[in-house]
Amino acid sequence: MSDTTAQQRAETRTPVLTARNVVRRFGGLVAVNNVSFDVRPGEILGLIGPNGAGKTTMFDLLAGSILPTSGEILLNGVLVSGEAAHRRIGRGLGRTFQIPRPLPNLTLIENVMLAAQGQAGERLLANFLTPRRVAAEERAAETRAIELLELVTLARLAHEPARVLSGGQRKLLELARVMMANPAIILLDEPAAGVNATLLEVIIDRIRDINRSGITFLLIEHNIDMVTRLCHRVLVMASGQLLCEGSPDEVARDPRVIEAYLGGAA
Ligand SMILES: Nc1ncnc2c1ncn2[C@@H]1O[C@H](COP(=O)(O)OP(=O)(O)OP(=O)(O)O)[C@@H](O)[C@H]1O
Repeated sequence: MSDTTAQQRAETRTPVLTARNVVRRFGGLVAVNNVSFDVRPGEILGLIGPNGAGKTTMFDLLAGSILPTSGEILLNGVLVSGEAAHRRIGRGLGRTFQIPRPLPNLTLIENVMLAAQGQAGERLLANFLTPRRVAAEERAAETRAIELLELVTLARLAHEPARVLSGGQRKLLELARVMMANPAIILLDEPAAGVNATLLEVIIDRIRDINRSGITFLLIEHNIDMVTRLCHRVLVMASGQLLCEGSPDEVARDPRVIEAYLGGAA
């Protein structure tokens, strides 16, 4: 199938994530001001904009860390605006943070296994009632955690405590952790920030591989080179509003975007 056909098909399917007229106020400040967009199935969508544009607030709203003042958020066509973050994880929404904080004294594999969804072992009673099922599920979770550590090139450190990892390796671990819950969409908050050039290439390759396996991404990033290389489409926010959207080339040429960045830098 050609890229254009795939894109046309994605445009007609139910969006993975939708923001509809979303507003979020903090006292007198309107951090997100009437923002609407769709994230199409299978795409890598970038969210860029100068500092203070409202990008992180938008992520917090999509993930359910904060609730909108008004407007709607839909996950796979289901209204979730009033739902808590853990419920949205259960519906297939994964999120990474700008500064990942793994549990430093647990091993990498333990950190990844902790992110498994709906494991019977988490329910104390199940340990007594169905111990064999619990043991089988834990073995399956461990196998999956090892596969994911392999995917993010950290398998050789699987039994080391997470505190030994560099900032860039923590971002890779975070990607493995979020994958453990079988997400349909992953919100990535500045995956390139503070990462050295070599590891950045690994992160870009892994995101591409994971996307090709069918997982949709929404990505906040200040590294425009990464956005241009990875994203199929880009949204630009400025002063809480959606300024424009288009291909990476289109938004880079848009005078409104140049103006917003120059204004922000002034
Ligand atoms: N909890 C809060 N209370 C009050 N104001 C807030 C809060 N969170 C964010 N803001 C304000 O909302 C606006 C948008 O901030 P936000 O962090 O969403 O921007 P951003 O685009 O992610 O910026 P950056 O690229 O610097 O991370 C800013 O003016 C910020 O100071």
